[in-house]
Amino acid sequence: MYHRLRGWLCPDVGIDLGTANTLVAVQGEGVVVDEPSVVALEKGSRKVLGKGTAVGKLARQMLGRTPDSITAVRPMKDGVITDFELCESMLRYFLRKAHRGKFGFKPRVVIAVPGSITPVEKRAVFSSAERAGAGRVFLIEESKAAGIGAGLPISEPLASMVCDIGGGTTDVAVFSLGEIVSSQTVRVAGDRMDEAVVEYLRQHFSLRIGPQMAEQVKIEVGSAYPLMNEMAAEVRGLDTISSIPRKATITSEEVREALREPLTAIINCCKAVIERCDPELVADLADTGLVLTGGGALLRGLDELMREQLGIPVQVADDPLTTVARGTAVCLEHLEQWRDDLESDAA
Ligand SMILES: Nc1ncnc2c1ncn2[C@@H]1O[C@H](COP(=O)(O)OP(=O)(O)OP(=O)(O)O)[C@@H](O)[C@H]1O
Repeated sequence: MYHRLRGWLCPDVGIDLGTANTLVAVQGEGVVVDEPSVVALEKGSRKVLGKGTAVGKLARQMLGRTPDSITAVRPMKDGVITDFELCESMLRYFLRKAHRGKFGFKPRVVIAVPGSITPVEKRAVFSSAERAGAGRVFLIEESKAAGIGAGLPISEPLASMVCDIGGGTTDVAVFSLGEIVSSQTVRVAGDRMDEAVVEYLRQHFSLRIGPQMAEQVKIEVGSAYPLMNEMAAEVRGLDTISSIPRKATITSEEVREALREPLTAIINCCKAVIERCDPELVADLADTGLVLTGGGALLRGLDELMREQLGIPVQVADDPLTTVARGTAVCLEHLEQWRDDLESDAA
């Protein structure tokens, strides 16, 4: 009765605090906020524009295109907070947008974080969330939230595996009986793929492009495996020799070549996680396979490349960009039973 009343007065909140995107799920309502992790500031003052509302979609449009008086920044890098104060402003805005806590109650919040974060980085997450208006804060590993969100049978006596490729980190884990039995996080994911495209164009086309353009090219024509119909995209940037703006055409084969290094790092991470499993669990994985989540899972042909390289079935989760947030939402439904297994700020 108490829990039901509490849920009505002040629903619990789940957050996928991502390098590229932040998603907020509310108990009983699902994902209600899905916005880029970007904040726009008045240069010099560190004041968030629009009385604290130039956050998310609005701020992202300003990234790389701001006049001198405005700057748009991402407060997270490689899955961790790099600008504590801005992360707090961003979380405050998203929490207010998502939450309808009544009578001044502060919601309990479950936040998904990469498996590799240090105790100091965890402390930064706890403090940012609390200062932004959260009540009790619990942390869940991103890979576990991804496994739950993808509907994997993680509590069964059977191995299941997830590879969550976000903007800053790739989290890989194998689960059995509700526990993570083998896992690894690498700070190689979507952002590193964008950097690889920037570097390829600089080296092979003498063209300097920004990370937004690189991401656009990756999404438009990027692939991990040969395509039935190869594609091409137009890129615009600055000629590094003549210093004048210029256009060029890059093919999907060339983008694939550019992405080879970060993709190899991600596949090696999966191999290392499988190698550390007991033979019985490896035998299970040959049947159950691997589920890809996170925005990186949308790269064309990544499932085919991984199937070929890992020798196990590989599947892309439904709506991979929201899997972790949906996992935190499931967690909220079981918070009373699971709270002792989650790391909390009162520990
Ligand atoms: N169609 C697509 N093809 C390839 N990559 C994509 C596609 N759509 C989105 N992405 C990439 O997915 C990444 C964002 O994914 P996601 O929102 O899961 O990350 P995040 O949760 O913010 O990051 P992290 O978990 O590392 O903190 C970005 O790098 C984006 O470029």
